[in-house]
Amino acid sequence: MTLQRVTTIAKPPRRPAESHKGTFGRVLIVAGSPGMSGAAALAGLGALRGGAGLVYIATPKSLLPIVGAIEPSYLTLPLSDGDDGQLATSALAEIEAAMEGKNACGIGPGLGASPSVQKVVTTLYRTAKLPMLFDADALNCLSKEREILSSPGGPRILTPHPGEFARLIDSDIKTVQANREKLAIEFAAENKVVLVLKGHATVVTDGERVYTNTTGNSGMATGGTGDVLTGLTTALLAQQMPTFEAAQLAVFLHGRAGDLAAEELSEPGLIASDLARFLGKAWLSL
Ligand SMILES: NC(=O)C1=CN([C@@H]2O[C@H](COP(=O)(O)OP(=O)(O)OC[C@H]3O[C@@H](n4cnc5c(N)ncnc54)[C@H](O)[C@@H]3O)[C@@H](O)[C@H]2O)[C@@H](O)CC1
Ligand SMILES: Nc1ncnc2c1ncn2[C@@H]1O[C@H](COP(=O)(O)OP(=O)(O)O)[C@@H](O)[C@H]1O
Ligand SMILES: [Mg+2]
Repeated sequence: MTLQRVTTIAKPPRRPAESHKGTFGRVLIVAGSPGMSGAAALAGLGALRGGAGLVYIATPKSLLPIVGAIEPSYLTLPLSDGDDGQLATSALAEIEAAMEGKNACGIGPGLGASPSVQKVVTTLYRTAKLPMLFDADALNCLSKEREILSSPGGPRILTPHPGEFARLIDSDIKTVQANREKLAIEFAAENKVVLVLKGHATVVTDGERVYTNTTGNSGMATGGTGDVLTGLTTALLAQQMPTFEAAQLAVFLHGRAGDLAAEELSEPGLIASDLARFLGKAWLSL
């Protein structure tokens, strides 16, 4: 099969004048654990600024007041948690119920990787029909059960940074960075997923097409920027964009937001929540 190099950015979802919040998709974010409530909030902010009609953050119930207090524009759903504050196994059925009526789900930022989180994440990967994005701790869970990677239950986007990708393919960061495009394409083709290998010049591929991102800067090397990308990409999925196109547009917009933010705030002065705020200007720049 010949590899197609994509250089044009996918068309954003249409915004018809006669529309309402139901038009632009319902996003479910599953994220957070004690000490990482910010990851859930940043993903929620990314989804809101990605144009989603409604954003729901499902998070361990002890975190609900914290996550809810960060931003009033998203909704929160409590999930059963264990003594460690991470998801309990019973959260699986709660997430499955929450998926009803949603258009896409992003899972992973700040979730932790306890055995019960592992069970929840791997079951959803295999069985959920909804388009899903797996990031951060959800990827670490998948790394422990590599045999299921090639059996996704529905459309899937995986968004590892080089450290997470090295765990996924049982390699090391040096090898990953020396062979970014090749390893990303092989992984996507083998598992029939879209792989977003993050970092400078993020690679987006479905195994047949590959896009190398041109936006972004080292100001984005700060905690939480990937969580914003999780929300943004899931919002585009929820607006009916196909997986490759959603990932490509999200990566481009996310980097553009970083560039516009750095113009005003400097690279060192940029923090993850700025990315969400500058997504508005990034949309305007398309
Ligand atoms: N505010 C919050 O609550 C935040 C929570 N976070 C969560 O913290 C948990 C741990 O995630 P981390 O990603 O920090 O930890 P990891 O241990 O998975 O990865 C960090 C390491 O990966 C390597 N790496 C990452 N990007 C690289 C690149 N571009 N090139 C080369 N090496 C690279 C580096 O060795 C780096 O130290 C996750 O659940 C994550 O979602 C983070 O997202 C930060 C913000
Ligand atoms: N030097 C850089 N140039 C461009 N983009 C970068 C750079 N460093 C990080 N990024 C981007 O910032 C995001 C970091 O994501 P991630 O590593 O998951 O962070 P976190 O888990 O802290 O949210 C990715 O989208 C990545 O591509
Ligand atoms: Mg991350």
